[in-house]
Amino acid sequence: MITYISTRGQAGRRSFEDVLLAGLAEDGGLFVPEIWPTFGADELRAMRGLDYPSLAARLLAPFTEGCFGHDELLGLARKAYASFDHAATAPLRHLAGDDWLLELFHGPTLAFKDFAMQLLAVMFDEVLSRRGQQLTIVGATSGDTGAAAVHAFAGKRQIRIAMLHPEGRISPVQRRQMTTVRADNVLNIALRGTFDDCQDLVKAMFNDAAFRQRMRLSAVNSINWARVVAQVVYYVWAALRLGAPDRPVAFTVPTGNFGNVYAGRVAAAIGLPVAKLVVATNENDILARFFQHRRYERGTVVPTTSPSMDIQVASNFERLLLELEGGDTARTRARMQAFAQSGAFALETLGEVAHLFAGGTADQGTVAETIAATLHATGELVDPHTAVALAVAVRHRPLPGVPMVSLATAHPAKFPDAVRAATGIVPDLPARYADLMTRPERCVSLDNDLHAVETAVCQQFGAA
Ligand SMILES: Cc1ncc(COP(=O)(O)O)c(C=O)c1O
Ligand SMILES: N[C@@H](CCOP(=O)(O)O)C(=O)O
Repeated sequence: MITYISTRGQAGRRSFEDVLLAGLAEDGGLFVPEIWPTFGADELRAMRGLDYPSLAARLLAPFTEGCFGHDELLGLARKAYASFDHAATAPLRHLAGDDWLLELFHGPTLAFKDFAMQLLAVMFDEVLSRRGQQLTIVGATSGDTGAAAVHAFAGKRQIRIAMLHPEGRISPVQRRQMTTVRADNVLNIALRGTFDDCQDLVKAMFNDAAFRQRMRLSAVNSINWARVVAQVVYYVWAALRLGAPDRPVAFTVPTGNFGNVYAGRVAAAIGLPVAKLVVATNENDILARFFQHRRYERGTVVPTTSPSMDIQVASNFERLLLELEGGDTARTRARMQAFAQSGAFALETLGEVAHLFAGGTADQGTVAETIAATLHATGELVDPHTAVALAVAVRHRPLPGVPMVSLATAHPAKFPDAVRAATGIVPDLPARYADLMTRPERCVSLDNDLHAVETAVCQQFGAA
């Protein structure tokens, strides 16, 4: 059975069930599996005909062993993906030549986050029912994680959820997808700060041992391993359709918190032939700079037309850092502690993953041009995050014949202002959101202050 350790090495060996419920490790690190399960070429070939939930169950089985049996997992995956409004769940569109688009926005809240969040919600339900427990999810969002989480957990008896977003820095559609949900187990907090401030506060709540215990905290950001592993599935899904394992496939991933592209790294680690993972950022380019120059250096957050990626400190980078440090948790811990003080470090080499990753940036002007050019050339109306990926992908095409899949992470209707400015078209929201902009909102506005946030969470929910 696969066991999990913390990137900082001080949380012991843990089961999937522990990791699912804990979210962040008690030593402040992130959980990772001690070993990678691997799928051979024959096993991957045999997965080609599976539908999306069956593929998810096959791939997740070794990671979740001891918590869910295969049939149980399949049942949960069927339930999770039943609410997606495209028969293919994650349709793959051909753009031109070797260029493809993987549409990940057909879930209930129109962004790729629904893939993991819908599955997490049914997993939490199952495990908490078995244990007869309640818990409190605290999360940080630059728009899409929060919408997906609030939708997935609203009204659940055993879960309360407090979601922090940076006030005025997410799109009105994203905000309203959270704040118009009427459920007593949901608390929306608009924080006077950036997404990085929200994420720091979430980690600070976890590091406050008394609060963590009293509220029984859990996480659904991609600091939770279950989020990452659920996102591995669509990489395999897309690659199998393009000839894997008999042909390598490259991916360009619009990146902020490094969860999505790190799931691509996991897909490669478990046996998928991945030719390249291109890390595409907007002007908040700490990750692109790292893969270009091996220097990780925090900058100031700049607001852009792709607000969900307005992030400087990417939490999942710590998982890759452990690999780059040769699996040495003490060095990883020291590196992260030093980074918290100095805001920068440099590595001599990227070792074995050097050939896998590349990084690139697209600024807002390029994003607008790409949205317009993509519409003109292919008829596809893409959102600004997807456009970041498409703009960067053209600079990193691998060898001819190797498909390049750009991940379409959100529906264009979530960002109507940027799409209209680029094309003159206002994309329609699906009918279920027809009255979204007139529904009443529920949200509290708070300073960037741990005590204020913890007090608001306690007042709303009481102890768990
Ligand atoms: C639409 C969209 N694209 C891309 C990203 C970046 O993904 P990640 O944070 O996993 O790097 C996000 C936020 O996470 C997002 O909401
Ligand atoms: N862009 C994200 C930021 C949080 O990312 P996560 O994958 O760690 O949950 C968002 O939309 O909230």
